Amino acid sequence: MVTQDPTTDRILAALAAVPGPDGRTPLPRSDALSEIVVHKGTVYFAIHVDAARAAQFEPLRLAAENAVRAIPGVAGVLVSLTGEKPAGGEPPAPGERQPGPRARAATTKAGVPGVRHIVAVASGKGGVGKSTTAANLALALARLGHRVGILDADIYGPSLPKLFALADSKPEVEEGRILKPLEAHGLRLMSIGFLVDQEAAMIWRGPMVMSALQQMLREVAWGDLDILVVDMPPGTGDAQLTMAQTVPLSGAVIVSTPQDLALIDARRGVTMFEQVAVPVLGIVENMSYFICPHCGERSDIFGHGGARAEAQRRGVPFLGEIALDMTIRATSDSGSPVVVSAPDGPHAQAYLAIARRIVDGLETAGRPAPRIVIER
Ligand SMILES: Nc1ncnc2c1ncn2[C@@H]1O[C@H](COP(=O)(O)OP(=O)(O)OP(=O)(O)O)[C@@H](O)[C@H]1O
Repeated sequence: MVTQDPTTDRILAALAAVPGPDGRTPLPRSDALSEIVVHKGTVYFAIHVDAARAAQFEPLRLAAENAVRAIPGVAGVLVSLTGEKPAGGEPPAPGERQPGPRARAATTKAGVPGVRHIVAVASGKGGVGKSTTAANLALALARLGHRVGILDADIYGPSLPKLFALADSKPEVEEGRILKPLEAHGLRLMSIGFLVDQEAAMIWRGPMVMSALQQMLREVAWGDLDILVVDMPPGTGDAQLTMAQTVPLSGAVIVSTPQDLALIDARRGVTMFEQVAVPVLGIVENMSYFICPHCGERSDIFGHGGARAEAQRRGVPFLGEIALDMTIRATSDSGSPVVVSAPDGPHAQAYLAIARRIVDGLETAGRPAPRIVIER
C-alpha cells in the first residue's frame, strides 16, 4: 500500500481546533503559524510566539503536535516555538520605530544553560574551509582541556556527519523532546544532518531554519560546556544576520582564503558581527600556502598574507594560518580530522595555536573594561 503525505488542508483543519497564542483565535487564523512542510509523512512547522514568554506556550506546542499526530498517515510531527515574527508580519504602527539590529539582539538572545561561551565560525563565502576549520578548532580546544561541543548550523549543507564519520548516526531522545548530542573524539555534536533528510531541509525557508537552529541550540542536552563552536552557514545574507542576532554569541571567528575576492567577503563578515555587537575574535587564513609534498618547497599560491593585512586594517586580531595540504582534506574526508589523526604534526600545532588565541580573546572579550585610575 502506498501511503500519501497528508495534505496541508487536512493539517490546517486539524489545527483549527487548537487556539493560537492569544488563547482564542484558531491557530491557522492567528498570524503565528509558519508555512507547513510535509516530507515523507513527517510534518514540520513553527509557531511564532513572544520570545520572552516562550516557556508559557509549551502547552500550545504540544496541543498542535497532538492534533496533527492524530491525522491518519502522519508518521511524525516536529513543531517548534520561535521568537521570530514571519517575514512580512505586521508593519510597525505609525510613529513606531522598528528596533535596530542591536536592540533586537538584546531582546531575543537568552543564554544556553550550562554553556559558558558560544563561538561562531563564519565565512563570507562558501568553500573556504570553514567547516574543516571549525571541526579542527573544536578538537584543538578540547585538547587544551576545555569541554567542547560543536553545532552544525549549516542547515542547507551540513558537514559534521561527514567530518566525524557519523552519517548513519541518529541522536537518542533523552526525555520529552530533549535530544542527546552525539559524541566523537571527546566532543559533543549536533547537526541537522543527524535529524532530517537533506532533501527535507533544502526546502525550508527562513522561519523553519531559525526554529530548527533554536531547537538544536536549546533542546539538546549539551550538559556543561566551556565552549560551543557553531559552524555557521556561509555568507552574510539575512539568514546569517538573523542567526548572529538570535544566538547568544560570545564571539566570532572569520575564516578566509588569501584571495582578494574571499577577503572582500571576509570584510563583510566582520561588519556583520560588528553590526550586531558580537566581538570578532579574529580572522584565520585557510589554504594560506602550499608545501610541495615532493620537494618540500613552499609556494604562496593564492598570495599568502592577505588575511593578516585585512585583520590589521579592520583592527581585529589575526589568529593564524593553515596550509593548503592534502592531509587536511583527506583526514576530514575520512572522518578523523587532522588534529586527532596527526596530533603531533604541524597542522595540529597550527590549529592549537589558533585555539589558544581564541581562548585568550574570549577572556578579554568577557572581561569588564579596565578602570583607569589617574594617580596624582
Ligand atoms: N587547509 C586545507 N587544505 C586542503 N583542503 C582543505 C583545507 N581546508 C578545507 N579543505 C577542503 O576544502 C573543501 C571545502 O572545505 P569545507 O567544507 O570545510 O568548506 P566550507 O567553507 O565549510 O564550505 P561550505 O560552507 O560551502 O560548506 C573540503 O573538501 C575540505 O576538505
